[in-house]
Amino acid sequence: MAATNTSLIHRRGLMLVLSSPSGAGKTTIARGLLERDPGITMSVSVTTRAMRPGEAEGLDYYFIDQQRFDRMAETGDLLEHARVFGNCYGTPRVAVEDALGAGRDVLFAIDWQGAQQLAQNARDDLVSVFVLPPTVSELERRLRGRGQDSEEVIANRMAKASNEISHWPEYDYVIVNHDVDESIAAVESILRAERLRRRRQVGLPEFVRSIQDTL
Ligand SMILES: Nc1ncnc2c1ncn2[C@@H]1O[C@H](COP(=O)(O)OP(=O)(O)OP(=O)(O)O)[C@@H](O)[C@H]1O
Ligand SMILES: Nc1nc2c(ncn2[C@@H]2O[C@H](COP(=O)(O)O)[C@@H](O)[C@H]2O)c(=O)[nH]1
Repeated sequence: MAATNTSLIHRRGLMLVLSSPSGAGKTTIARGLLERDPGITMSVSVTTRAMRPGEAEGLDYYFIDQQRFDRMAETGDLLEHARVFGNCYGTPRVAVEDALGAGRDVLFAIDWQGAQQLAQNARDDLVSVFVLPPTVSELERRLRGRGQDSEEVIANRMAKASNEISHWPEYDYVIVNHDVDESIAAVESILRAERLRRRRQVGLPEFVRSIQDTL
C-alpha cells in the first residue's frame, strides 16, 4: 500500500497570449494580471521600434537595431517574430524556455502572427485570449489618450485594426475590454482554470494510482 502524496503532481508552465488591435488594452490587462498573480512572468520582447517617452529598456522592451534583430532571428534566438506597423518585434527564446522549464507561466502581449507561430510550435502549452475594444471610437480614443504616438502612427494603427480583429476566431477566448478590472478578473479566471487542465498536471496518473492503491 502506497501513501498518497500530492508532491507527485507538478504543473507544466503554460504560455498565456494576449492579442488585440493596438490600443484595445492588452498591455494594461497584462500589467494588472502580473500585479495580482506572482506565478506568471511577462515575456519582454525585442523590438526595432524607437523607445516611447516613459518606456524603460528591459521592462517594456529590449530596444535593438535591425542588424541585431536579424541576427537573433537567423540564429533561432527568437521563439517567434513578426513585422508589425513597420517595425520588427520578437520573443527571446531562452527566457521563455527557462521560465516554462521551472514550471512558471509566461504572459505575452503579441500580435496574431506571433500567436500563430507559437500555436504551430507548442499548441498544447498555449492559451490565447483576444481582446476587443468596446467600440471603434473608444479604440481611437484610447490610442490618442495614451499620448505617446503621432497622429500618423495612430491613423496607421487604426487602419490596421480591422485586419488584426479578423483573427479573433483563431483564439481560445475572446473578451471585450469595457472595464479594466473586469477584464483582468476575466483573464485571471481563464488562467486559474487552464492551470488545472489534466494535461498540464505532470504526475497526475501516479498520484491517482497512489490514492487507488490505498483504497
Ligand atoms: N478598459 C479600459 N478603459 C479605458 N481605458 C483603457 C482600458 N484599457 C486600456 N485603456 C487605456 O487605453 C490605452 C491603450 O492601452 P494599452 O497600451 O494597454 O493597449 P495595447 O493593446 O497594449 O496597445 P499596443 O498594442 O499598441 O501596445 C492606455 O492609455 C490604457 O490606459
Ligand atoms: N509577434 C509579435 N508582436 C509583438 C511583440 N511585441 C509586441 N508585439 C505587437 O506589436 C504591436 C505594437 O506594439 P507597440 O508596443 O509598438 O504598441 C502590439 O500590438 C503587439 O501586438 C512580439 O514580441 N511579437
